[in-house]
Amino acid sequence: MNRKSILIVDDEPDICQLLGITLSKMGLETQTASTFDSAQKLLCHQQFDLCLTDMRLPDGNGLDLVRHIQNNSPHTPVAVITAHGKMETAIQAMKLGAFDFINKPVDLKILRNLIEDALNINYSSDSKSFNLIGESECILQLKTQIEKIARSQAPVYISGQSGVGKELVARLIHQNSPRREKPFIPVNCGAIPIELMESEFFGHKKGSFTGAHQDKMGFFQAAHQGTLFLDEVADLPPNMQVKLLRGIQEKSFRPVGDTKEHSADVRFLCATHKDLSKLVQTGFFREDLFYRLNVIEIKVPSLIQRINDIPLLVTYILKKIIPNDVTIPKVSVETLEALKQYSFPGNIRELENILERAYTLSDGKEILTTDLQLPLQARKMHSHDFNMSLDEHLEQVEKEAILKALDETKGNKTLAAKLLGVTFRTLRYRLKKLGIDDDSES
Ligand SMILES: Nc1ncnc2c1ncn2[C@@H]1O[C@H](COP(=O)(O)OP(=O)(O)OP(=O)(O)O)[C@@H](O)[C@H]1O
Repeated sequence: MNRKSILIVDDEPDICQLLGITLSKMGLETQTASTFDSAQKLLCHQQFDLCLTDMRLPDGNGLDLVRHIQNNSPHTPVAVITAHGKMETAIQAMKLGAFDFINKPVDLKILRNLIEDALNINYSSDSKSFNLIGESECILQLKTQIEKIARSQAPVYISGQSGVGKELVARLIHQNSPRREKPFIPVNCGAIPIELMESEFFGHKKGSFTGAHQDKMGFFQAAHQGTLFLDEVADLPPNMQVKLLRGIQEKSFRPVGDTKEHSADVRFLCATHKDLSKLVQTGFFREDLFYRLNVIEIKVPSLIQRINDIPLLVTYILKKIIPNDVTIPKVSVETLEALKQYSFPGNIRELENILERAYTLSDGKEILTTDLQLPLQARKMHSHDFNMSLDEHLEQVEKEAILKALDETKGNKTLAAKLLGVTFRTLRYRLKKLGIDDDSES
C-alpha cells in the first residue's frame, strides 16, 4: 500500500526533525523544504497528501505558499504553523484556503488530530449527500460553497433569516467534512440558563458546586474530533463570549472545578438570524470573537430570493410529512402561484407548517389554495396591497423596525437608536410621531 506523503516546510531544523519523527511514527512519509522556492519545486514534481508550512520562510511566507497550493495543487490540504498568539495570520491563511492552523510550540496531540483530519478529506464529489433542495442559482452556489468549506477546518458563520436552513447547512458541512464519522453537536445558545452555561459548554467535576453530584461532560468534549454548531450565537452572554474566545484560540478548555486544561479538537460553526456585525458595532457582541467565528461567512438566501424553487420544495416537503404508503396529493398551478405570491417571513420552516396544515385540511387528493390559509397581512408588498396607502405602509415598516430594535435592546432607547443607526433625538421624535412613546429617558 502506498504510504501517504507529507511536505514539511520550515527553515528550523529542530522543528523539521520533531515533525518528521512524529509523522513517521504515524506511518507517514515526509519530505522537507527549508524555503518557499524549494517547496514550490517539490510540489511541482510530486503530489503530496498534506503540506505543513511555517509562516516565516527565508524567501517568502506561509500565506504565499497557501496561495500557490490553492492555485496549483488544490487537492493538497495545507496547514500553517503560527507563532503563539498570531491568530490574525492563522485567520488570513484559512480565508485563503488553508485547511487549518497549529500554534507553536507544537502540541503533538493537536498535530496528530490535525493530520488525521487532513488525510481523511475526500475530494471526490460523488459521495456527497445533498438534501438541500433547490435549483436556483443562489442554491447551486451555496452547494458549491458547502463542498469547498467542508474540506477546511476554518470556523464558519452561517447567516440568514429565521427558518432559511442554517442548521441544515451546518449539518451538510459536517457530513461532507473529514469529521463526518464523529459527532455533530448542535447547541442553541439562547436556550441555556446563564448560570449553567459554563458547565454545559465545558463540563464540570463532581463536587465543584452544589448539585454537581458527578463529573459531567460538556459540549466541547462531546464534540471532540467533530463539529460544534453554535446556533443563535448572538444570545451568548458577555462572560461566555470571553470563555468561548479562549477555547477557540487555545484549542483547549477547562471543566468547572478542574485544575487541568484539556485539548479540544473541535470545528466551530455558528449561526444567528440577527445581524451580528451590527451587534458588534453596538457593543452587544465581542468584536474579537466575531472575527474568529466569522473566518468564512455563508449567507443562506431567504425563500423569497429563490421563489422558483417553491414547486420542488413543496414536493419534497409533502413526501417528508406524508407516510410512505399514502399517495401524495396533487398541488394545482393556482396553489403554487398563491405560494409564490406569499412573503414567507418564516421561510422554509413556515412553508413546512403551511403544507402540514393544508394537507390536514385538504381532501387528501388535492391541495387547494383555500387549504393553504395564508395569513392575509403578510402578503408580499410587491403583490401590491392597495388597501394601504404608501404613507401608511412606510409608517408600518418604520414602526415594526423600531419595536424590533426596542425588543432587542430590552427597551433601552439609547442602544435601540444605535442599532437603528439614528440619533437618540430622532428616535424620540419618531416614537412620539408613531404614538408609541412612554416618555422615559433611557
Ligand atoms: N433547501 C432546503 N431543502 C430542504 N429543506 C430545507 C431547506 N432549507 C431548510 N429546510 C428545512 O426547513 C426547516 C428549517 O431549517 P433550519 O432549522 O435549518 O433553519 P434555520 O435557519 O436554522 O432556522 P432558525 O433561524 O429558526 O434557527 C428544516 O426542517 C429544514 O430541514
